[in-house]
Amino acid sequence: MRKNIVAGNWKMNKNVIEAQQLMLQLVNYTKENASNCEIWIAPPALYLLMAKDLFALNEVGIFSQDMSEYESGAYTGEISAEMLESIGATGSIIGHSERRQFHGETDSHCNAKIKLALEKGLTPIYCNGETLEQRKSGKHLEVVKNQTEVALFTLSADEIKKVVIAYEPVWAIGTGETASPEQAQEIHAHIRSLIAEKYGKEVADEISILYGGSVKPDNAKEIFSQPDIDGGLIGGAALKIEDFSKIIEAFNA
Ligand SMILES: O=C(CO)COP(=O)(O)O
Repeated sequence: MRKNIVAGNWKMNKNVIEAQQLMLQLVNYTKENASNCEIWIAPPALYLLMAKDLFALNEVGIFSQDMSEYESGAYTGEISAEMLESIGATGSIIGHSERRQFHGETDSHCNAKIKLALEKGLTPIYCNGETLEQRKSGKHLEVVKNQTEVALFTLSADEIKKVVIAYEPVWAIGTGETASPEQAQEIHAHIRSLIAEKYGKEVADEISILYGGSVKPDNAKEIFSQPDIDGGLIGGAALKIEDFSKIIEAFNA
């Protein structure tokens, strides 16, 4: 079901004490403040169990930053969908551009991961987005189309409805440079129309599409107010409760 979501991707930040501190700040924040969006966090995998404990009484979704495309067995360093299910995780980020850039992940890998996640009842946050060169050469719509088709279009209508998409232009991640609300809206509407063409408008309208890339307290409201933008996947600004909470509040009237 389409909903407004603010998700924090902590990436490879914070030692265990710092992670616990930020989680406790968010526990307190969510106890004291009602919000108009779902709040999700993706801490490093090492801290997922701690997150499950600390947020046991809060409605905060707990996500891994990646998961394996394999079911189980001799895959050193990997975390499976089944393991995530077994600790009660909500889902996993899949296909983040940093996984693509540094770990050779492709949309075919993403497709396999998304299917496994769905089989285990996990919510995949599927990330896509173009590089600066691709945007400069005017290929951004085509790149995102191709990514979306390869990663998602083998799914059934019922399956794709359970996927959350995060459009994250690579050139806007961690650079302080944000896509303008209009640039982001253009791609979000494009993704939704591709899904509508393939699965019908009703299905497309049920899917939450988040924007990621230098979302900050001072630009969140304008970005989230675009008709096809249903929230954000937040990197740097998710690491401080003051910033993350202000972004959550961008959904307040
Ligand atoms: O990659 C991101 C979230 O997954 C965005 O990171 P920044 O918000 O730090 O640009």
